[in-house]
Amino acid sequence: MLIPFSVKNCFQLLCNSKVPAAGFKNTVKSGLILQSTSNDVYQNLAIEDWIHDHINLEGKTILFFWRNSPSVVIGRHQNPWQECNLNLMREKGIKLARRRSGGGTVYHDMGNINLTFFTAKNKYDRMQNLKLILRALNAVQPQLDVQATKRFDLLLDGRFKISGTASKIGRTSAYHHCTLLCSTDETSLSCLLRSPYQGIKSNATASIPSLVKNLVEKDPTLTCEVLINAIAAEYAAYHQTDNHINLINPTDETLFPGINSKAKELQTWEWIYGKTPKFSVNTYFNVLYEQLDLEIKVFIDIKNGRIEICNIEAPDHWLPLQICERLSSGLIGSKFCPTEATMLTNILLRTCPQDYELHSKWNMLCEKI
Ligand SMILES: Nc1ncnc2c1ncn2[C@@H]1O[C@H](COP(=O)(O)OP(=O)(O)OP(=O)(O)O)[C@@H](O)[C@H]1O
Repeated sequence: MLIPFSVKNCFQLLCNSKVPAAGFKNTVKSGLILQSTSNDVYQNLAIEDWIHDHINLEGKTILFFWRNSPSVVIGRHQNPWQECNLNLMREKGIKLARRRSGGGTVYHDMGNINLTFFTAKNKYDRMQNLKLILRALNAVQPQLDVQATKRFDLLLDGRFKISGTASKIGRTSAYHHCTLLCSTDETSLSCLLRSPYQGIKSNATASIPSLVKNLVEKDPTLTCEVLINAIAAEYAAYHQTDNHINLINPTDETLFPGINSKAKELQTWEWIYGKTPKFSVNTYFNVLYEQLDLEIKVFIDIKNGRIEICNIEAPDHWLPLQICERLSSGLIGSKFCPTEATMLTNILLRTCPQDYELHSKWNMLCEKI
């Protein structure tokens, strides 16, 4: 259901107030500036979905600022096993999210600002949004050398990426969201966006890694707050609107009916892993057994995140063919997910409960696939 966008309605709807603040009503012409009070990536992505699905943006625009606790955000058509280090993320408690827009994988933390420009579909203009950010950066620090590229990235000093872009275009409305690196943990960014997996073959969108730099490295006064205020001021000037940043709580069902179920859906295994385009893993590894170097080959096809075909090839005296086949067929239909290794081990425990040597071989296999 599209809710008509009006100042009063929007203020009530988005800003948790029955009475528009004095002045707000008269000054807002087309734009509204929002900022999330949450640092939860799923809740913030749910706000994007909610606004996109419910607000009629004909002749109106919204700018939404949000920041997340450490998270890796993959594009709609990407493969998480190929894009990031899932084990390291699990170890460090870093969330993985799949957004609804296309494009590559980015790292978010509290030093990264996310901006979402919502417009009617016919007003969707990514370069205009990036130019607005450039004007804001220029206003706070005229010495910065930042350019927008044809891929809609922002580059600092001609080679360091400080912003990446992605977008979603719907039937009547659209949004363009972009990141802005202010003081992100660059070590985490580069370690987490490196997959340890080898032998993955897929048609999923592959990210384009770049050299990155934080704006704070150029000027220590460029904090997230300073940048958000500068962009809000530039947005307000461009849209001749109030530069007030309205804080919104993305768990508030009275403002956003149905929002919590949207956030829940974004956290499901089916969405994050299950939406991965079909892929295959062809891998091999060597084991030293009775002073012989043995080669073990594993072929797996994965569809909707689940194992569809599995083939383990190992020398018969290390893992007899019969067992290889039993283990392979036990895997069919299982989620291809490292945390599922325990589940796979359970299959083995059920199949051959007494064979401890086999268990250790199996654990080794689980670690490799
Ligand atoms: N928060 C971030 N802001 C800017 N760049 C980032 C960020 N996190 C990671 N990067 C860099 O951007 C690369 C991914 O860029 P890529 O172009 O594939 O995706 P994108 O910028 O999200 O979207 P698009 O593909 O639509 O441009 C990462 O490998 C990394 O080098």
